[in-house]
Parts: sequence; structure tokens; C-alpha cells
Amino acid sequence: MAFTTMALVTPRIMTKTSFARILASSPQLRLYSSSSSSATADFEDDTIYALSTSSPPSALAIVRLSGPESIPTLEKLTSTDFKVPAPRKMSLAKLFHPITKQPLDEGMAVIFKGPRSFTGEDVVEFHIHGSRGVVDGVIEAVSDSGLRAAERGEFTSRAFQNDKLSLLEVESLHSLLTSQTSTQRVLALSTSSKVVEIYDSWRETLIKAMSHTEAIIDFSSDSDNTDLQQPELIYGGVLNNVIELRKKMESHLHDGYKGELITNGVKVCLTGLPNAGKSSIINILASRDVSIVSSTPGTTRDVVTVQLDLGGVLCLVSDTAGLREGEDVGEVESEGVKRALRVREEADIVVEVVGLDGRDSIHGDDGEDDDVDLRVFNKADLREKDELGSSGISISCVNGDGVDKLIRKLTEVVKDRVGNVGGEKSEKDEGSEDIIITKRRHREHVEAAYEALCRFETLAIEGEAAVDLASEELRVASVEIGRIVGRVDVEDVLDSLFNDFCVGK
Ligand SMILES: Nc1nc2c(ncn2[C@@H]2O[C@H](COP(=O)(O)OP(=O)(O)OP(=O)(O)O)[C@@H](O)[C@H]2O)c(=O)[nH]1
Ligand SMILES: [K+]
Ligand SMILES: [Mg+2]
Repeated sequence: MAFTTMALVTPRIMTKTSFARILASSPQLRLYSSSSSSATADFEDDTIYALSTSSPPSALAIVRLSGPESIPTLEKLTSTDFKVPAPRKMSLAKLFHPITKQPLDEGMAVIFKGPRSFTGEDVVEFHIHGSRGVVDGVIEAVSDSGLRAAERGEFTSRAFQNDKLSLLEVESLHSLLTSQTSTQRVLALSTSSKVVEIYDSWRETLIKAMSHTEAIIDFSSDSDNTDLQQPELIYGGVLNNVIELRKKMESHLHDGYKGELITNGVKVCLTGLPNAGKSSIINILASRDVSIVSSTPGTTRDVVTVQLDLGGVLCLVSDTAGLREGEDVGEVESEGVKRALRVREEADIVVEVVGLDGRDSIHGDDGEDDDVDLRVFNKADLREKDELGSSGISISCVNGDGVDKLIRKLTEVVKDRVGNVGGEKSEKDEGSEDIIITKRRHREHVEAAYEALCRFETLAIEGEAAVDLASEELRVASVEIGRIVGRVDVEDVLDSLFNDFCVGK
């Protein structure tokens, strides 16, 4: 699938002013350091530095240090009468190269004493002017003071090693740093500490249940004990708690994949017969010529995808080949149709574009088809007014009629799919659970835990005879939940995660 643009576009309702605006350029920061190896493998207590803001030039820049030599380095770069400020208090700092004594900048410095810092170590931040000359000078001075350039994500990995952040919080931080839309931002901010608490409480429930079943095992193997009333009671209590938790997991698993949709983007597919106007529509939505429009049916073959911000939700909107088959359809177009069908199959939202009138809908006159979420009747300029019923939206790519309505309607459909994130809860949202699954990784662990609890319940029916097997299922479930927050077995996830971070974070 080809992304024609890296910029995220917010389609705008047609007004006299602008039709669209590019929201944000690529969030990927250019790397200042070229180092790319993983930071997690060899954690050392040397002192690291990095430019934490994007490449010069910019108005201001921040160079960050972390480790035992941070504060001594601040002293080396300032004159003897400089007083190291109290933690978290900004102080004016005239900076000099420690050896050549050349002036570097008149900036600001702030210190954070470990463990009350992001990394848990002593941290110094230089807030300096963002020109290449200043930034290079300060970086050189820090390096000449014996500090080492940080690896990608090394500040965050130190925060993790020092128990300042859990794996789940590291993931949320990464989501925040790469967020492109308001829902991604709000979700990232809301899924850190609160969600850790939820998963930890689940794990606590499971560990408690496990300790009770272990007690039953001990109790039963004690041959002197003839009173079996008590273990049954205990087992009943454990079972109730497990059922309650299993149901909670179930409701989170049935969350409509909202978290993953917000994180990965909602896939919207424009589909329809050749010449319906699919490419014309994607060009309007993207406010630029991303897809070729022509009067020849079968123009589009490759899938063309643009990123749009619809009501604060990242959407990946794809233009696809017009669907048709037959002898006059050549090999290349035929491959295009195959791709179109695949994209449609995988889409979260299917928008069918109908050309001149309802008769050339791929589904015939009734327009009934389960996988279509929104039907758009294009070329309204060629129709008598109100010729069509209310089964879709009537638009014209030629004069722009109905385009604002299409954007509004599409936004509605998208927002309906991802739910209300971070907003005031409306009546509709009553009883709906908060999103706690934002990645496939989380879902897989919750699913595995859920299945273990189902097996536990089956085994529990057999009573004490199978209590040791049942207890093992509780252990499996607690390990799976522990993996989400990063309480157990995290190394494999960490390596790939920290590699996704920028240098300086
Ligand atoms: N009158 C009129 N013509 C339109 C409108 N929208 C698109 N067209 C024309 O319809 C023809 C086909 O448009 P495309 O956007 O290429 O259609 P498509 O669905 O992408 O076609 P394929 O890629 O071949 O499947 C072009 O000549 C467009 O200029 C419209 O609203 N009104
Ligand atoms: K065409
Ligand atoms: Mg096309």
C-alpha cells in the first residue's frame, strides 16, 4: 500500500477560506546522533548526553545530561562564580568550553537530583539558543568533558531500569511522543498510570486466588485433616472472584478494538464501480492531487492511501481500483481489482461511491450490502434534485455540493467506531469501559489470561481433585497480565520499543 503523503491532512468543510490544511509534518525527528543500536542491553552508570530537541536551527534547544557526572559537567561549563541552582529552579548560565574557555551561549540551566528526575539519576538540562553554532558548541563541550552520547531511548530506558516507569508507561510515553491527532494524545495520556493500576489490581486478584488454591492443596494433602467443609468454602470464594474478573476481561476484549483503532488509524476504503468518482473524492478529502482522475474507466490500479485527521481521529483513507471484471479487463487492471478487494476486506469503514445514479451501484438498486458503512452518490450536478432517496449522501466533485456533508457524516461514522475518548461522558457512553487495550500486544495477553481463567472454571467444577491443575491456570493468567505492565519477562519487548524512541528521550 503506497502512502502518497506523510503529512496528515484535516479535511475542512468547504468555506470561503481554506478547504484544507496540513496539520502536522512528519513527527519523526531527525536524529542528531547517528547511533542506532539498542540501549537496553548494556545499561551502565556512565553519564550520557543528547540534544533532546529537534535538529538546529530552532529558536531554543535543550541538551540533556543524565548520570553521576551531570552536575560536575555543569560546573565545568560555567565560570567559578556560578552557583549550581537548587533542583528544579531555572538559573541563568553563561556557558564556556571547559578547555578552550571559548564562550558558547548565554542560556539557562536546571538540575534534577536523582531519584527525583525523569531517569532517576542526576539530570541537567541546558536550555540554549537553537542555532547550529550554539548547539554544536555545547555538544562538543559536553563531549570533551568525558560524557557519552546517548543511544536511542536511553533516557527512557534508564527511567525504566530505575523503576521510574513501567513497560506500559514507556509504551504510553512512546504513543504520546508519536501522537498525530488529539484522540491519540488523549488516549496516550490516559493510559499510563491509571491503566497500570487496573492491570496490577487484576494481577493481585489472581495472585490472591492462587494463594488460596495453594492453601487448599496443602490442606487436602494433610491426611490428619478430615474436615473438608472449609476447603470447599474457600474454593467457592476463589471461583466467584475469578468469574467476576473473567467477566471484566471479557468486556474489555469486546471493546470494538477502539484503542488499537486510535493508535494505528482507522482504515477507510473508497470502493465502487469504475468512474464513480473515487479518485476525485480522495483528492478533495486530501486537498491535493494524490490520485489520477480521468474519464477512462479503470484509471486507478494501485491503492493510494492518505492520512487524514477526521474529528481528531487518525484515518488512513484508501482510493482503490473500480470493481469490474470481464474480457476487456486487462491483466494490470485485474490485479488492481484484486488489491481493491483486499483493502476493502481489511477496512474498518467501507465507503461505496456510486456514480451517476443508484442503478450503477455494485449491489444493484436496493443498495443493501452489509459491509458498506456509507454510500455516496456522486455527480449530483448531473442529476435532477432529490432524484435519490435518503439512503446515502449526494455530492458533486465538480461544484463541491454536499462535500461538507460527506466530511461531517464520515467523521461521525469514524467517531462512532472509536467512541468518546477523553470527552465528557454522554448518556450513550454510560456503562462503557475505559479503553485499556491500546496495542495488539496487550490484547494477546488479556486473551491468553481470559482463556486460562475459562479453563480454571472448568477445572473448578471437578472440585478438589483437579485443584492443582486449576491453580496452574491461575498462575498462567497472572503471568500474562504481569507481562502487559512489564512485571515479568519484558526484555524482548523492551529492545524493540526503545529502538523506536528518538535520541534524547
Ligand atoms: N460531472 C461530474 N463528473 C465527475 C464528478 N466526479 C468525477 N467526475 C468525472 O468522472 C470521471 C471519473 O472520475 P474518477 O475520479 O477518475 O473516477 P474513479 O472512480 O476513480 O474511476 P476509476 O479509477 O477508473 O475506477 C472523471 O472524468 C471525472 O472528472 C462529478 O461530481 N460530476
Ligand atoms: K476513471
Ligand atoms: Mg480512480
